[in-house]
Amino acid sequence: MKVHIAVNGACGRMGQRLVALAKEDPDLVLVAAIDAATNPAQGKDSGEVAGIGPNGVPIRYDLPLGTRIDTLIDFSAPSGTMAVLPVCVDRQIPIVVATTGHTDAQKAEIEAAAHMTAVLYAPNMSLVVNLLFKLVRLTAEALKGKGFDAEIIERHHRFKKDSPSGTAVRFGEIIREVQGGQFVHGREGIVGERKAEEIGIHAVRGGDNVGEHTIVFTTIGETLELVHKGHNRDSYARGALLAAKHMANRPAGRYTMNDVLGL
Ligand SMILES: NC(=O)C1=CN([C@@H]2O[C@H](COP(=O)(O)OP(=O)(O)OC[C@H]3O[C@@H](n4cnc5c(N)ncnc54)[C@H](OP(=O)(O)O)[C@@H]3O)[C@@H](O)[C@H]2O)C=CC1
Ligand SMILES: O=C(O)C1=N[C@H](C(=O)O)C[C@H](O)C1
Repeated sequence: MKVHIAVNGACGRMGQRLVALAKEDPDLVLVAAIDAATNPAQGKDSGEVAGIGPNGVPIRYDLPLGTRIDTLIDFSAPSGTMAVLPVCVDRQIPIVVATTGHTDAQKAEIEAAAHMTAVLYAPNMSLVVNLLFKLVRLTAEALKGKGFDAEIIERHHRFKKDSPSGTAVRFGEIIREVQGGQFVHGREGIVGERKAEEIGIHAVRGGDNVGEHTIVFTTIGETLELVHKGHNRDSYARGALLAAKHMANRPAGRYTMNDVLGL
């Protein structure tokens, strides 16, 4: 049986790729394409918006009643996540939250929703970024207490609204979980010598970069860099569609991309 998906943020850069790739997938059917009430594409055909020709699914600002939705995929904005989350809870719709930039309070609400419906919340849907999360943990464990400084550099397109990226924050959290330490977001002025416990996070913005993350472990005499570079957005979109299939019909709970990808 096909998995019925809804996409929140359907007019955006990611939403459009989800609409396009879902159409190519024989196991998926797009049943709702949602975007902000203020988006000028409201009412237009979501396939037309995505540049793939009409698909018969109009852009709307709420979840249709009486339509079967097996999973909702959210690539919108923090306010977009918080708008659909209670509806998913009420209707027991599994939700894949790929949006980044939530406040701590919003993150807590998303985590709490997992007691009531199935929730997968991940800052990056790419297979190899999720593998890199593991490699960074391994590296942090191996280098713990051996005098290495950890710094994270992320690069994204000029249109990105949140900073640092959710993925960079996750890399930082992994290092902090293993080694302890404190995040330092950029440096300016007479900041003094670098403290051993600092985990530097640096955001570069410009052009059309779909996402690069470099995790630097450096000491006196040598440097190790672990790097991921996205070539286009489809690695994120394909991961999210895999996640949607994985989440359909799941009971309430907190799921991860490791579950989806078998990592
Ligand atoms: N987890 C992952 O693998 C990835 C996560 N992301 C994250 O996904 C999010 C979207 O990225 P991207 O597609 O580049 O961003 P875009 O700005 O291109 O798209 C976001 C879309 O969501 C819409 N939107 C804004 N507010 C709401 C709302 N309240 N309800 C519904 N829709 C809303 C926007 O409409 P409008 O333009 O009218 O405001 C826009 O159409 C970001 O948080 C980004 O960091 C991105 C790539 C990969
Ligand atoms: O906004 C983006 O483009 C991306 N956002 C995600 C993040 O903030 O980590 C994932 C990816 O880097 C692309």
